[in-house]
Amino acid sequence: MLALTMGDPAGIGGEIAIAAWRMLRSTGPAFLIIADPAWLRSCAGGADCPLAVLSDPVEAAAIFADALPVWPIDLAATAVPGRPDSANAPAITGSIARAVALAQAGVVSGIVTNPISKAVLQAAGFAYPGHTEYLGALMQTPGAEVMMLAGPSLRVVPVTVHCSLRRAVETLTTAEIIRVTRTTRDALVRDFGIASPRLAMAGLNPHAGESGRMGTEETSLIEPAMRALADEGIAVVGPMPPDTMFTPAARARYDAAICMYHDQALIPLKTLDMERGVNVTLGLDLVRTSPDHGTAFDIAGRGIASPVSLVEALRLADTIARNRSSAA
Ligand SMILES: NC(=O)c1ccc[n+]([C@@H]2O[C@H](COP(=O)([O-])OP(=O)(O)OC[C@H]3O[C@@H](n4cnc5c(N)ncnc54)[C@H](O)[C@@H]3O)[C@@H](O)[C@H]2O)c1
Ligand SMILES: N[C@H](C(=O)O)[C@H](O)COP(=O)(O)O
Repeated sequence: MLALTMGDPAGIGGEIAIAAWRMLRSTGPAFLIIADPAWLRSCAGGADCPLAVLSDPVEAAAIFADALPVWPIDLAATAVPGRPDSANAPAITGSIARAVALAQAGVVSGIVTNPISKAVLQAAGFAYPGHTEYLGALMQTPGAEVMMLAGPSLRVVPVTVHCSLRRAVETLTTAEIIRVTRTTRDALVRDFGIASPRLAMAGLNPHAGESGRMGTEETSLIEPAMRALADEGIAVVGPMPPDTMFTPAARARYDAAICMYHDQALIPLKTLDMERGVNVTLGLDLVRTSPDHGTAFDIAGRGIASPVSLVEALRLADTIARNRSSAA
């Protein structure tokens, strides 16, 4: 059993949850959603979707084949598709906190998060850049979290995440490159079942610095990290020129690319296959995945949102939970 969070109720989270339940009800993996039942009924496809409002989340497994199990949480304001309201911020973050509590209690084997709007939550006082950092704090291991995006033909892991490009360059350190790479290697073994992961390291600058003529971070930050990793027995290829490391031939030679900043990692991943990409949080004592897309306020309520990334996120969370449990 997995727990799915509500996400921003003005986005597509409700309609894709309903569509995902229809696709998975007979095969699994089973999930419950922590959301307002009245809101779910109002979402596209919700009027004819059977809901089972739970009085105890442990009831969800027995119900899943016949109805979408809902662990109720109340919205403060009626949700309007495409028009987010920060009055609903406590329910949005409350849904995430309750999913984590269910995982910590062993009621669910992992959590899957529907998309949130960082701007809407932060306007209401939310102190975190995104789920990834919030989950690190909820698990009481802030700074241990690492964000991976995994697709059918590429896995990417940015070292700097939710910050401006200027700040990414200013805050990139050898220590962070080492931490993120180590965590990625461990997750590829434990969570993805890859016995000997092959890792590629991106440069930061054009041509990976062109021997110092187009930037020096490769020699001052990235290569020292690679040497330290090699001393630990973690071999990494690079620093690779970022413009050619995502070609089909290059991708065939590694299991994950360590990237220096958010868009260096996420542009190739989402361009190659946004519909099947999954966001995975590594480094925590918690299984968490998410669809790779956002709230899609522009199409919310129209019944045209694809549930495929959410279905892939549910399947990957289930796989990781099983891999962790068999390794334990
Ligand atoms: N995991 C998360 O919580 C998460 C991830 C990414 C973005 N966001 C948030 O989402 C908000 C909107 O971000 P954005 O506009 O950059 O990205 P987005 O992914 O919401 O939308 C980008 C484009 O893709 C389309 N799209 C997205 N998901 C789709 C789906 N399932 N089916 C069909 N079309 C889909 C949208 O309609 C839009 O045209 C931002 O506030 C951002 O913070 C949240
Ligand atoms: N950085 C992610 C993306 O652009 O797809 C996204 O914002 C999700 O981040 P969290 O999972 O930390 O909310």
